[in-house]
Amino acid sequence: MAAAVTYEPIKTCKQSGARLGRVHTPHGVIETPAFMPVGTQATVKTMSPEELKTMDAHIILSNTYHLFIRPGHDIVKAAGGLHKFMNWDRPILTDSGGFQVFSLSNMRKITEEGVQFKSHLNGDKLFLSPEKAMEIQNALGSDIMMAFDECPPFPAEYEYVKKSLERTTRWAERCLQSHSRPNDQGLFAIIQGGMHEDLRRLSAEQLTSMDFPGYAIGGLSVGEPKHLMYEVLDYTTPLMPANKPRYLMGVGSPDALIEGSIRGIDMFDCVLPTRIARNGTCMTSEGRLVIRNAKHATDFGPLDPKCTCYTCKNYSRAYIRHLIKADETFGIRLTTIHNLHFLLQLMRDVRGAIQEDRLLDFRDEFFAAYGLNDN
Ligand SMILES: CC(C)(C)OC(=O)NCc1c[nH]c2nc(N)[nH]c(=O)c12
Repeated sequence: MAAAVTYEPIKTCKQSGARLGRVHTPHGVIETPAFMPVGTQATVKTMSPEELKTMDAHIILSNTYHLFIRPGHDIVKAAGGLHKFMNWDRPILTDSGGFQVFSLSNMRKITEEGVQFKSHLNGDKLFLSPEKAMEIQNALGSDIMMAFDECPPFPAEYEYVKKSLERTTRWAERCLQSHSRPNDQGLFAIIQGGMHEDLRRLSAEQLTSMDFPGYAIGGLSVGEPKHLMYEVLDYTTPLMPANKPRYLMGVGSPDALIEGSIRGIDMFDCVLPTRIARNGTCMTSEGRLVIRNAKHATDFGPLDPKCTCYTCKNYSRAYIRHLIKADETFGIRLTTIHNLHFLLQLMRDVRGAIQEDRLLDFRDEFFAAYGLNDN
C-alpha cells in the first residue's frame, strides 16, 4: 500500500537560509523548492501529461471541490483513481475544496459541521465537511491531500479570523480521524490566521501539536500587498517543523516564488502561468510580454531569446500573435507551454542557486532583468 509522504532535507543555502530538499511520495519524488502546475479539473489546461513531463513537472495539483461537482469522485474512483483517470503517473496534490467553496460559490452557510453552498455550475444545494472532503480525496487517491479549512477573506476582522482559525483546527482534527490511510499518510494541515502574528502562531501551534506529515500556509496571496505576505512568511515559516514540507498555497508570480524560497518554503502552486497564457500574456526573462501588442506583428524572433522551451525553439512572436488574435487553440497551447516551462525553469535555477549558496545574488540578478514589480 502507499508509502508515507516524507521530507528529505538536502542542504541549506548559506547566503539566504533557503533549503534544498526532496518530498518522497507514493508516485515519486519532488525536488524542492518546487512549483506545481494547477490542473483544477483533472487537466493542466491544454497540456498533455507527456508535455508536462517534457518540461519536467514533478507534481500537479487538482481540486476536490471541482471534481466532486463534476464528474463526481465516484466516477474517478471507478476509473481507478485520479492518476489513472488523467493518465498522470507522477505525484498529485489535491486541494481540499474549502477555499474553492469560499471563492466560487456565492450562497454559502458555514457551520461547525461544514459548509452548505450552491454548485457554481447548476445551483444545486451541496454540502462539504472535513469528512466529505476526506472521502472525496481518498476516492481520488491523490498522494498529498489538504485538510478542509476556511480561508478568511482579506481584510477580515481580528475576532472573525481567530474564530475561523480555531474552527479550521477542529476541522483538521476531524480530517485526521476520517482519513482512510494509516497514520494520516499524505495529509497536510493548513495554517491560517490572516495577517496577525499572534493568530498565525496560535494556528501553527495547534496544528503542529497534531503532527501532520506536512504543513501549508493558507490565507495569503488574497489581495494583501506583497510586503505584507513576506512579513507573514518571516514569522510563520520558522513555526513550521523543519523536517516536514512547507507549502505556500496560491503563490505565485516569479518574484514571490523566489522570495518564498528565501523564507524556507518548499512547494508552491498558482494558476497565474496557465491563466495569463490564455489571454496571450507571457513571462519572459525581461518581464511580461503581451503578445497581442501590435509591435510583435512582424517580430520573427522567439517569445524569449533565453528560453529553451518547445515554443521558443520552434515558433515566432509573429506567429503566436497571429494564433492568439485568431483565437486558434494552438496559440494558447504554445503560450501555456512557455509559461509553465518558464516557472519550472525558474525553480530549477532557484535550486541551483541554493546549491551554490548564492540565492540572494540570483534574486538580484533576476529582478534586475525581469523588473521588480511583477505580479
Ligand atoms: C486568491 C489566490 C487563489 C491567488 O490565493 C489564495 O486564495 N491563497 C490562499 C489559498 C489558495 N488555495 C488555498 N487552498 C486552501 N485550502 N486554503 C487556502 O487558504 C488557499
